[in-house]
Amino acid sequence: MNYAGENIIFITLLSIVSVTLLVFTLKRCYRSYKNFEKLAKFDGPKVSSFLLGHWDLIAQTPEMLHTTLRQLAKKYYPHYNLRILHHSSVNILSPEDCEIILGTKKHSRKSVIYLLLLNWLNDGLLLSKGEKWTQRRKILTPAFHFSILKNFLAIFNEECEKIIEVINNKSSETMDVVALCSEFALYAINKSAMGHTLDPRDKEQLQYRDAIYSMGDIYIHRLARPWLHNPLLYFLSPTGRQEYKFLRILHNFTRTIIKKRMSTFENITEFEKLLKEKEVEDDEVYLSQKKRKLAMLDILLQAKQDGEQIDYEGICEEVDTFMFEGHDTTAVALSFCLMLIANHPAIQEEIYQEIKSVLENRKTPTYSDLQKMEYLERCIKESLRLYPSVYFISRITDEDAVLHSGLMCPEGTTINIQIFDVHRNPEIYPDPEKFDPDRFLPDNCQNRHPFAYIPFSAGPRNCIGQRFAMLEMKTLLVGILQRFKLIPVDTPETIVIRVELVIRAKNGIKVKFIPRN
Ligand code: HEM
Repeated sequence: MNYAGENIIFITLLSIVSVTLLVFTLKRCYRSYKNFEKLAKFDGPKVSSFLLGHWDLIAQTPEMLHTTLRQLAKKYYPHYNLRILHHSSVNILSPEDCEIILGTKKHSRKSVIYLLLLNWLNDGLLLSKGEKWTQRRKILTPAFHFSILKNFLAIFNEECEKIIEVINNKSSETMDVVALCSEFALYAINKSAMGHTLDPRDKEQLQYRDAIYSMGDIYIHRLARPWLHNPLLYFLSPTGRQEYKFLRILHNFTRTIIKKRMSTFENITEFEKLLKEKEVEDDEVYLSQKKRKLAMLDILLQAKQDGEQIDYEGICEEVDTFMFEGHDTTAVALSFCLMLIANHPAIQEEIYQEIKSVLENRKTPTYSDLQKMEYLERCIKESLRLYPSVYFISRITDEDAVLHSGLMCPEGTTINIQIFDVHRNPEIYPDPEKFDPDRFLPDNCQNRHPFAYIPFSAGPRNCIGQRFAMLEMKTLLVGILQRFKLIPVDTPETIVIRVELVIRAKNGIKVKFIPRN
């Protein structure tokens, strides 16, 4: 065939692809505009132009976007609609509406917003749906049973000691707690859930953490640009190519962990097998450093071996999901909590007294010690109310859903649940900006709507790692607070919040640590 013939074939193919793409896009736009028409009865800000919708509101810096979202929540409670080009959504703010959407399996499908994470997390537990999600959740749930968590406490205590050493070496200096907490959480999830000990000399883990931050920026950039939601256009864009670079870092890191664990998995001990089957009552046994720890990754490897419909790729997507969900969320929550405690000396003293009275002269808490620290738990809960790491989540209605106001979201509507604003509702939390752990005294929350507090989401697709996270957070806080007095450097007023995959403080969170005698 000559060049002219080849060119004709190429041009014909290109035209067919372009026309198909155009028809597909126009059809989607038409469907979305129809959907938006149906949502017109929902209140919301005025669109700046018919074509762009509220694009100008969303395409801002992550700091400004945070401020805008909070203003919209105040102005349009209990819900408002937003449209970016052809893509519209209803944003809900009241516990009643959260219950309608989250309290049922009917609307458990994740929205298009999550597809932006697909290249990274693939079809892991966070993104998967239907039968696959049900089956994976069933396989993974035992990995978070309290008898397994007890087993992890020794690891959390070990990792906590390393952080104490870092602080000791720099005590009385101002430190960025975000870096500290991120290191703690990454080591803890690796050693516990993955059964893998990170080598502090490996620079891959730093690259991994940096790549997660970069993915946060990329996510917000792409979110505000619906044309980049198209995988092909995204792949061809500079941001898409940048993401590809970060994905290689993220995936190489987790693949190395999986391969290392696979090579030793055959050597799983009888003790570990026993732990899988049997709840062990004595929590001191878990404090023994000689015992090997049961890893969540082992459960996946075992499921693969048992032919439970999980293959190597399936394991990779779960490890990517758990490494991200199980490290960054907790690190963020811990950092904000340390800042709040530093800024409230009376509350800090009360936590210190509780730790002293439970531990007496011991330094290392057992599982049951941590269960007794109710005041500390209330402080963590209140901190997660004010700074929920996962500040919003999103769903698609699987059928028409009537909200508390009587307005209807037709099947296929994207619903954004603005957790940050649900938690700052002054009707439910008077003086909502105030850090007041007593809001979580049993008497004070018994009449509260169950969906008024949802840092771990709620309903069938709630956070599988919430007890893991609470245990991990308590361990680090006990370790730090019994040895250091926290002095505030940053305050809730000085930090600048930005929204990414999780909320972050733009310039980190600084705290000073003074050793206690
Ligand atoms: C303070 C720490 C944490 C917070 C605030 C948090 C919050 C959340 C929230 C809000 C969701 C729902 C997401 C959605 O519906 O889109 C979620 C889901 C999830 N979380 Fe967490 N999380 C935390 C810690 C953890 C930890 C430690 C792990 C694992 C070790 C974990 C693993 C997961 C997974 C796998 C899901 C998806 C569950 C599913 O869809 O079945 N999270 N988390």
